[in-house]
Amino acid sequence: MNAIQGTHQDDKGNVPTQHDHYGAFQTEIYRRGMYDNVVPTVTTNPNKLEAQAKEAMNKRSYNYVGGGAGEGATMDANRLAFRTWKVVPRMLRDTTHRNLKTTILGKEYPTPCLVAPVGVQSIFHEDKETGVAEVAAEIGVPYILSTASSSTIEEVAEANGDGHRWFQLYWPHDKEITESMLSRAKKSGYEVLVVTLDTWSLSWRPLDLDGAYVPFMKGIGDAIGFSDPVFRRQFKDKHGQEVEDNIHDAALEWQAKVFPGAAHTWEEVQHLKDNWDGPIVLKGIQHVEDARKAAEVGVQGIVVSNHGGRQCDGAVGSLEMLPEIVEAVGDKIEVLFDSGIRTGVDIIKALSLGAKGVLIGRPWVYGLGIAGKAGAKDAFKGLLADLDQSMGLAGISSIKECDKSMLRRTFYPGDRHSNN
Ligand SMILES: Cc1cc2nc3c(=O)[nH]c(=O)nc-3n(C[C@H](O)[C@H](O)[C@H](O)COP(=O)(O)O)c2cc1C
Ligand SMILES: O=C(O)C(=O)c1ccccc1
Repeated sequence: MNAIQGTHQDDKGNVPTQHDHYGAFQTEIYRRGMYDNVVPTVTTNPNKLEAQAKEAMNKRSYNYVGGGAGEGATMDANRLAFRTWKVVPRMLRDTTHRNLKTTILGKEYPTPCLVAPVGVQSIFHEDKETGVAEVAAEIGVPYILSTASSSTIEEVAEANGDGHRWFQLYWPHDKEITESMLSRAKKSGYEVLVVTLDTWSLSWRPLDLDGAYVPFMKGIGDAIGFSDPVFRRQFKDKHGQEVEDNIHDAALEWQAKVFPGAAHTWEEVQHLKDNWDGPIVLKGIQHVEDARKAAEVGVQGIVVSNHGGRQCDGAVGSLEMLPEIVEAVGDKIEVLFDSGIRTGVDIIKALSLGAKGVLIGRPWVYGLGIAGKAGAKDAFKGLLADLDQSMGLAGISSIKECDKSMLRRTFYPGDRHSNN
């Protein structure tokens, strides 16, 4: 037995690293230290990851990922909401082998975690979306591709291979373009359509504004548009030029398609249902009535999310809204969650409050900025190892056991970020 994590190992200290044993990453780190004198490239400390990324990345790219809307009130609220829930650990239970397997929308996945859709990954590292989609498949987590990507739908599908992939739609008002993206995604093996509702227009983001920088205005993160046959045809009809001959106008026009500055309405969801053969998940739900409406219009799931505090500043912490949304619609549609997850215990908390799965955002983006796809992989593996270990120490051996009886709500004056 291995004292570090209560798992079996051979006489050289090797432990299995397959998808049913995420905690092995912890032993791997100590072994590399012991035998090779190597310490992790990406810090394992959730409170230091952001600072390490800030140091490693160029200023504009860091500001883009690290920043949020307005004064950052919602980014803070996301973290504080996690701090108010605490785990009450159970003892003398056999938790030696933990099973992280989870069923989401009828499919079994090795863990409850997914790679959140994150745009313009080439500004963080040249490994970009294709690199992250490749390592997501290696770790066994579904990759959600953003519409605002620096790799195409088809390139990411190829890099992701046998992995699971979902497609996140920034929803144009142009139906022909919408249909074109959906049909490309379907053809390339994307299983679930995630429709982001909270970003039809970009929020007031002081860090980006003060640097006067948004990547996609320069044509970065427009790969899906620039490779879209319908967009290319429309552009040529209008300008008599190919997209490549006039990147400036092409970027502005694609941006106007996907961030139209005018929201859609509930009635329009029907168009997506008519053109997508598979589950649809609405991302960005915070109000219980919107969750009910989502169930009513017949989509299969929602992501309770405030976009990581990047859109409506002053909005409530995302975890705060999760319990009542689960109570209202949890038996009708699949409720997923994101915004503010930084540790394994955060994942346990979200699952215990009723989420079926969680999307992981900034942590692996920081890893990507620090050390490319290997860094993204290590940041994600670290989170999964922490989840695996924390489950065992809390006294549960499977994801199914996460429920509200594991948690106690407490408010201490010291409920704030630690400097660990
Ligand atoms: C740099 C960055 C880019 C993002 N791009 C997208 C996007 O293209 N589409 C989308 O639906 N969400 C996007 N998001 C939001 C994430 O999917 C997710 O909701 C958020 O990161 C969760 O918050 P957290 O990172 O604080 O955990 C982005 C987030 C970040 C940090
Ligand atoms: O920055 C974001 O949060 C986001 O969703 C986005 C917006 C535009 C382009 C790429 C990502």
